Amino acid sequence: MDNTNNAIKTYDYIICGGGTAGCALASRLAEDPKLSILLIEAGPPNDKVPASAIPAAVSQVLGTDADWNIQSEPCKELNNRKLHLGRGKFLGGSSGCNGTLCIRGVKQDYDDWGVEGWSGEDMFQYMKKTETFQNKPWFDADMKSHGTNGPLTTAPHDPAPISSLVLNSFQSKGLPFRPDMFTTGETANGCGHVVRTIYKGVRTTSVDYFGKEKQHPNIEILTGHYVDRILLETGSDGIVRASGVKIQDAGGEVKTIQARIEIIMTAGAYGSPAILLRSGIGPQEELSQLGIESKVNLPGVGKNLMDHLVMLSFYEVSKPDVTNDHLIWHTGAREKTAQEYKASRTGFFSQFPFGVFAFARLDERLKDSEIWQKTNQTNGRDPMGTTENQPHVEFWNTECYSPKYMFKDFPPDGHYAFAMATTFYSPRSLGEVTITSTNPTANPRVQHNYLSDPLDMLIFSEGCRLANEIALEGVGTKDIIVGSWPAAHGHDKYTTREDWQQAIRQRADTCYHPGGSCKMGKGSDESAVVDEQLRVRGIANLRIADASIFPTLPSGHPQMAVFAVAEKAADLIKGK
Ligand SMILES: Cc1cc2nc3c(=O)[nH]c(=O)nc-3n(C[C@H](O)[C@H](O)[C@H](O)COP(=O)(O)OP(=O)(O)OC[C@H]3O[C@@H](n4cnc5c(N)ncnc54)[C@H](O)[C@@H]3O)c2cc1C
Repeated sequence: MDNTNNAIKTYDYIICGGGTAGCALASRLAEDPKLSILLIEAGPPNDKVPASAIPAAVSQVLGTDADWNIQSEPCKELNNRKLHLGRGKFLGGSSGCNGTLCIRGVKQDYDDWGVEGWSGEDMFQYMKKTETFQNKPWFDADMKSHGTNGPLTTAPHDPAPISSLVLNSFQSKGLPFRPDMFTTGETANGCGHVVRTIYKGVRTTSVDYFGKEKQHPNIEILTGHYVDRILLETGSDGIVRASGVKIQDAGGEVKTIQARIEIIMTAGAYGSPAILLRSGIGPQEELSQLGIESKVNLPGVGKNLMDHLVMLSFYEVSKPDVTNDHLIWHTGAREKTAQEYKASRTGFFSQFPFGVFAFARLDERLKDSEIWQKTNQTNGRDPMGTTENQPHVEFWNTECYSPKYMFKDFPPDGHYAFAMATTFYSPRSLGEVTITSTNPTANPRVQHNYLSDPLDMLIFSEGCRLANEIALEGVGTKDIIVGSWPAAHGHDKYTTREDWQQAIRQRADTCYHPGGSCKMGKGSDESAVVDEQLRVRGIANLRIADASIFPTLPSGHPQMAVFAVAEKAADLIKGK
């Protein structure tokens, strides 16, 4: 990607953040050849982060300079642990270092946003628009739900033997097999396969929107530049307008650039509110404490932050080679696997090592809970506020011991392990993004307040309990599980929610799904930062189009929803 752009000038549109949404939006706006677009990205071009193209090499991106390496504030309900909140810091953003999963949520999630033009049907159409799905002979895809003409190529994941066994366990524990349910968005209880943003062994990312040439004549891409703040002007009509941006490179050189038509923020759920706050757009009192002149008082900026937590519980299995540990952790395996990938883009590194997935509702299992019974239910919804069309939890298996870079107990030769993972949906605990400095290169302060609402802990611990039962009692896995891995974790002996609650406090981690920190809402919603057209309230010519605008988190993994936001933003800007 060309990064030589010394001739700073005025552009029609300036897009701040060259990540998942930013690249997609820039490319769609550039379809009008008369327009000029500047895309600004703090990190380097994606080809300077070669590991980002390799599906199973995320651990070589996270924790490096290509990651924002945000550390959360201490999480009270997680034994005051500080979590590492990884985010891609290069062209393509988090689409270049995520788990590649395309789990779109269910349509009801978006209907619940209650914002005109953003229904489940609308969002699923946009997700379809983003995709070119390449099927495989073994997969029973729901072709009417898939896109065939979009910039982002997706394909099904070839499951390892352990995944087929887990699929059997899911079904024997009451979760029916619906092969492509994570694309159709119509099932809250069942199991199936998950399509990935991987094609022929290479990760597909938002940079693919730029096509094979990776160039667009009317887009300039400025990497290695931080957006410091939005420049605002108040006209004689009293209207505050966004007119340009102040940017800074890593060496501290500052420039300003003007936008003729609009500025769009796509810096992500942590980055976009931080830029607004530095620009004097946010809660007035908070800004004055930081010595920032308040330009527009928007109390919702940085608030309403949500995320999904995940609990990975590993089990040792007795049967050799049903997991993929022999392809990566055992003696000499990594070298062989790396060679295979280099030679033919096949083998362990060509896939993301998560297997099969399930959604479940826990209504029956929660009936004995006092908190569940005592929480008010309104409009036919359960205490979490969900309908019967929305899952409470998601389960999946890893196909080997964790690919996550912070794990240490790699199985030695002759030992094999997989995890059952549990994620809970519709979190009620809200956090916030604030800033502690006006330095654009400084990370924001992120307080997630995970599990501060007791219902979240209830759902999460009950989900983990069910996942354990699926692993230990399900027909596919019950006869091959030796015990927990490492044995000292001892969760194969757990039976109660309380057992799981202490494990969650010790080991639960982020699923890397932050959203909601600049939420979209109706005019009557004072906490909304953008309206249904993604326009920042009280400021002309400024929109936001990334995960920060989610009013609530979809019950899925957010990348497809983020692509849909970018696609819809492009249509809104074009006046469609
Ligand atoms: C490790 C990991 C695993 C994940 N797994 C999955 C998964 O399997 N499936 C799924 O659906 N989702 C997954 N996600 C989440 C998903 O990738 C994100 O929700 C989505 O990519 C967010 O898109 P975005 O455009 O909002 O932000 P990003 O893609 O993060 O883009 C923001 C961009 O803005 C840039 N930026 C930020 N601040 C500034 C600034 N001041 N100046 C200039 N540039 C700036 C950043 O460098 C970045 O490029 C995962 C995320 C991570 C990190």
